[in-house]
Amino acid sequence: MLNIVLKGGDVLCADGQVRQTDLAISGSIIAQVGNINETADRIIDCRDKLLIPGFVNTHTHAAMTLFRSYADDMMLMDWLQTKIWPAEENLTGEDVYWGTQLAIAEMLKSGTTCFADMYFFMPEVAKAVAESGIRAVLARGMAGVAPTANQALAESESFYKEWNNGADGRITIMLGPHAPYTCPPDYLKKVTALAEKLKAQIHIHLSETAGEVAECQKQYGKSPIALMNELGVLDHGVLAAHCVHVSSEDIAIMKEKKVRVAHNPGSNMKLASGVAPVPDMLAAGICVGLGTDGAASNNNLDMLEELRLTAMLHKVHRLDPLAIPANKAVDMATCKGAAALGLDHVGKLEPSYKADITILDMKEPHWHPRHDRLSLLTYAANASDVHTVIVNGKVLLDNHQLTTIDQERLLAEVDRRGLRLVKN
Ligand SMILES: N[C@@H](CCSC[C@H]1O[C@@H](n2cnc3c(=O)[nH]cnc32)[C@H](O)[C@@H]1O)C(=O)O
Ligand SMILES: [Zn+2]
Repeated sequence: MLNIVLKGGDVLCADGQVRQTDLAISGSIIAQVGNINETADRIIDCRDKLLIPGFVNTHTHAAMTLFRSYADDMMLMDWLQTKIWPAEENLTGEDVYWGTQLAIAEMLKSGTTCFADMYFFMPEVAKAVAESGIRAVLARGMAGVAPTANQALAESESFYKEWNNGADGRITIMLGPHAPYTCPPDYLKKVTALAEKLKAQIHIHLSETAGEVAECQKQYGKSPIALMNELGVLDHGVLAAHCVHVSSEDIAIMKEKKVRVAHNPGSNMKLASGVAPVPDMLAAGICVGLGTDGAASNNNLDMLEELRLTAMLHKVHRLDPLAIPANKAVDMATCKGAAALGLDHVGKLEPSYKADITILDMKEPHWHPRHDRLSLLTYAANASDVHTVIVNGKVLLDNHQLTTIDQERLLAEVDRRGLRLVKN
């Protein structure tokens, strides 16, 4: 017998068209899309609702929710060096667990079913992912210039061995060298050797600011992308966050090495990093997904916002309203995001794909009239429209209520911990 049938919703199908039809879930998998008469353990009435593949947040630092609104309106380096890194010194494993649960609660409530995280105390992050039921690609952030450099390598290896393919296959582990400016070449060589040994992929911040690129040129005579290529980092399947300041030569290297990009328009705008040449990267055939970055530089984890910013920012930047149309932006927020994380059978509402599904209520005034549902999703929807969220075949948000997280307890914990962290 089928586990769940989603009845009569408007379904964003794998060919990019929206059709009114049914969708059946068996175990963790989408069993059927089409007219379904079979009975099931649970039937959910989806009339007046839009079913899309769950959003994939390709770059965040989940537990940084604890620093939301602590340090705003600063330059990246100043923000990291004077505010964020000192406050992160005070973090405990338990703080990271609760901060990650806060992030997961917020992501589920805004329709995200999978996220890529780079942080520390990662076994605590994995525990939060395992308990909550969400899907995630996790990396222990490593900074070669920090006193923790060697410990971070050892932790990455044990984390990979313990958690890769863990929690019913919902967790994938990558290696997370933080950035070229915190990881010198000899350290990156150690990281690539470990990637080779484990057959693990790499999640890294690249070419986020003009200052980073200029400093790299001065020190090594090449761009961060060219330097990573020379060091062999790009040979291991790379998820590169930001790529704001990339040249056409960089884009050619990225294309050749199949680098996947996490585009974070909200963070790039707030930290005034710049505008990534996303239309050029897409035209070159590079896989670009969307991300929120950490909540301290955004300041929320709402992928509907990143979707809208992506569709708007490149239009105004190029003075071209055709730059990134709504349907392309939706594809980046879902299917391309899953591909950017190297996930197989995630990101499409199609039989044999993972049942990771976001269901939005279309009853509010801003969903009427309905000329084009993907346009409504991109330009008019908001997180409070997210009604039900399913990950790996399990209902994690049921009629706006979290089923695996006690929200009241969670908010009490994070308020207490957040305030303690920034006390000197
Ligand atoms: N320093 C840590 C590992 C770094 S984890 C990832 C780091 O990325 C930092 N981070 C957050 N947002 C950004 C960003 O936009 N650019 C660069 N770094 C960021 C974040 O504060 C965190 O310190 C250790 O060795 O223990
Ligand atoms: Zn980041």
